[in-house]
Amino acid sequence: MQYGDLVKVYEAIESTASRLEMADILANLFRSSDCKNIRTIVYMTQGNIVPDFYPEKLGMADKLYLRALSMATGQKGSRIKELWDKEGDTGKVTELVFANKSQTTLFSQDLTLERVHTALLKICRADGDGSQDLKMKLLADILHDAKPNEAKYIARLATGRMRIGIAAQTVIDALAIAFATKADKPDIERAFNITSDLGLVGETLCQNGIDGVRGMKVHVGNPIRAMLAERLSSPEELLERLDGKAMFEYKYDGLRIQAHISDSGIKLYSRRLEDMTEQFPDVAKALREAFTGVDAIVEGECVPIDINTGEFLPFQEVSHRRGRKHDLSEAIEDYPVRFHLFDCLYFDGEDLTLKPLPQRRETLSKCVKITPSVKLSEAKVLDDPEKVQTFFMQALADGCEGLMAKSIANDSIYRAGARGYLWIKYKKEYRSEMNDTVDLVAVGAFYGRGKRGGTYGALLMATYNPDSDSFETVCKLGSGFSDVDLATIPEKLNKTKLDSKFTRVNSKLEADVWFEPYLVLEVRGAEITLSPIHTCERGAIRDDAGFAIRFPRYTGTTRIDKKARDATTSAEITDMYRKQLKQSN
Ligand SMILES: Nc1ncnc2c1ncn2[C@@H]1O[C@H](COP(=O)(O)OP(=O)(O)OP(=O)(O)O)[C@@H](O)[C@H]1O
Repeated sequence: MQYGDLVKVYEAIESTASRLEMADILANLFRSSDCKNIRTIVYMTQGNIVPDFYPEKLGMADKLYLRALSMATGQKGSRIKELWDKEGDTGKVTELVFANKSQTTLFSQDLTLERVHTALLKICRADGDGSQDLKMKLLADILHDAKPNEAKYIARLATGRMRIGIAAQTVIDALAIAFATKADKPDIERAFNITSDLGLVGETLCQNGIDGVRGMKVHVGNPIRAMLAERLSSPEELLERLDGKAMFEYKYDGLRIQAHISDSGIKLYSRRLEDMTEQFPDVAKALREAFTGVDAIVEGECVPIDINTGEFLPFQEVSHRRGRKHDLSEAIEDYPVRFHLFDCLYFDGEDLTLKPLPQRRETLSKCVKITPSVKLSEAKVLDDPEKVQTFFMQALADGCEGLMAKSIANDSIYRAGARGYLWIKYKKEYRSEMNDTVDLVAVGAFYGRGKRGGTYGALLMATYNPDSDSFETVCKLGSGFSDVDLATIPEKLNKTKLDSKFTRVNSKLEADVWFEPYLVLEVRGAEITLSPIHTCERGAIRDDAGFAIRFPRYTGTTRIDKKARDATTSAEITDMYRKQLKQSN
């Protein structure tokens, strides 16, 4: 097939705004194409050359592209740079340059679809020394033989900006029109949702018809498109929607990972189907140790942990792993993660996506042993709104965003790629952003681990409540300390060490060491949340909860000018909470 035939279809598609018409145009192309070309057409039409979850990504730097353009057309780099400075768009520059190019030379070769595809694949795979030159030559080679309109689309594809407005859904419509009927669309959709490879679905449909597509199976190594949740905002609504009884799980605030485990290795995919395996070798290793079967696809949330406090860290901490190849081991040590599994989609040869949740959960609990780094999501089957609310508060206290309520009915399948009411998120915000620092008193400490073995890993910090003349706990503080702080602060604290808790300290937590309230540290937090484990202004908003500061960091300032009773008061925390309270969502 000539690349030009595809380009003509793109031009037709871009000249219509009607989705139906787009699908018809594409369907005609599918019908008239050889089955072996369908995959490439599907990928390219969506601006790719492979399925999303493959490592090859288009997105050549504009400068490199422009050098290839100069090489292919013989036009001076300085002239091209001038056009680029004026237009700022590679597609437009390509059109202008090609308008001046002498007609295709005698030595030009056919520009087939396969040739364009192979060249782009090689460009994506080129790595290491000399790869920039190689990429440029490969691209110049196809541009050299391109007509102006073809060159424009090559430019867009190579630089990762295809954007002709064809969504996966339109391709599915077109495939149904070309090779099946409207009524078969759900089967085509399902095949895509369980394989994440629309090219493969198209090819199968062309070769083996709709029966071939119905026979497509969940496959270890092909990510399954994520099931998504709707949202509601009260335990009563959740229970009503889910037949009065449901499985409630902690909603962890981390990175969703789908793990594909087999003899040949473990692959980890993000919610957007990116391959995350290289960034989380520790997770792959932990899973391998915890896994009890032959092969499986499991899903869970990867959450960063503060090794000093044992509490979860902000989700952003995971991003320290991104893009790191060389100093990854340092990032793994500094930002360890824990994997909380919540679903099992495939286990030892059996596709579980069409089984109800209770069965999948049972398989999940059998297919892994619980270890310090691999755990199941906290889950309870509940039918009482009061109990749901208590579980919700407990989830917040443990640093989670709220709860996921999941249907346990017979039809509670894993609906790949769909958002619906089989899963419902409940994250009514009891959180408030913190704009100001607070001055907190150290009333206790917990022993450290790892790098902080032999000293304190975290301090138990409190506010002062003048009404009851007591110190009320508000967070565990383990971040923001320099090496010097780690040497000097314990020394200061140890001077006020007590045998047991100071009488005027109100704490539900049992510290390893207690101090007389004396040392006041300046602390910056991300937000204030309700918490059943801290005692700061307990009862102000809810009877069973006080306030906690989330993600506290020592600013480096010790308030030597303040005595313990000059610390931030509990009432001030209530004020800050009320002023900054986020809208419920
Ligand atoms: N126990 C759990 N079960 C299912 N998902 C969970 C669980 N804990 C955490 N999650 C995460 O919650 C996400 C859904 O909630 P949220 O709305 O916060 O995410 P989003 O990315 O903003 O929206 P969405 O995923 O619904 O488009 C899931 O994609 C998953 O990553």
